Amino acid sequence: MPIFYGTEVRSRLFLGTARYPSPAVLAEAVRQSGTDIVTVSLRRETAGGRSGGAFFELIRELGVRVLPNTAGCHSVSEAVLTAKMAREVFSTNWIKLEVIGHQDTLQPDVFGLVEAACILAGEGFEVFPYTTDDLVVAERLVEAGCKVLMPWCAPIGSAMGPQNVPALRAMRAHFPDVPLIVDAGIGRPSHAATVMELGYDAVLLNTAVAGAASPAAMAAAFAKAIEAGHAACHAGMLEPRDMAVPSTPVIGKAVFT
Ligand SMILES: CC(=O)[C@@H](O)[C@H](O)COP(=O)(O)O
Repeated sequence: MPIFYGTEVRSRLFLGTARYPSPAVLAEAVRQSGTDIVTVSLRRETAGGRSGGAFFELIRELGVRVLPNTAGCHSVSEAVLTAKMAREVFSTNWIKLEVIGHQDTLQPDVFGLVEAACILAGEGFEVFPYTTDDLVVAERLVEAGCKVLMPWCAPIGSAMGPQNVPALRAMRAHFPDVPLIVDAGIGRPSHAATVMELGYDAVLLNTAVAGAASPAAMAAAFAKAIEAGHAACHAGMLEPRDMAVPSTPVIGKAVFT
């Protein structure tokens, strides 16, 4: 199973906790997903409007590890301050670092991201940076101390699925030893299977489950797709080809009398 900052996890699915219709629905989705890591924002409104202590208590009851995030932060100082508060609240050095740079696309501000990652890594945080699929930015994040990378595959909440498969493939090839988690833009289990088939270590998603008609059933479907994609990646997939190849070879000709 994958190891992130020295911690081995049982599931390759990381689940977001925002936008669920109720705390009960969130709890059932977490259970059905089999995840052992949920990401939690200190700043966003949470399931069914439940907030503060009650929400955090629910998360604790689920027995999953919390990956706090800096969702909604638009500057380095805001992200760093939020990370420090999250460390106090959740007693963890883990932080999913988001520094949003564009209001419409929620595209990461990659310059601010590298700066904030540098500051936080220097203060002992174990940073999971939400980034684009840009290799140069990824290099800078690794130089800043990030031992995990979280490229998007499409804008947050868009459900568009992988928009640039060659870029995701290049990132996997360029960082063979860095755990890679696709974060954001996954809409369907087949999208998650696709990125796992590329050799990614895990997937983080929120909207596709929280916004489904049945979040618990969708969480279970994602869990299966992610495992299937991972298994396929290591089972030796065929390369597509232009010409037909008979799947039933024949020897000679049948004799009809
Ligand atoms: C939950 C989280 O931390 C975000 O990065 C984001 O919400 C995930 O993206 P999707 O909602 O598109 O799955």
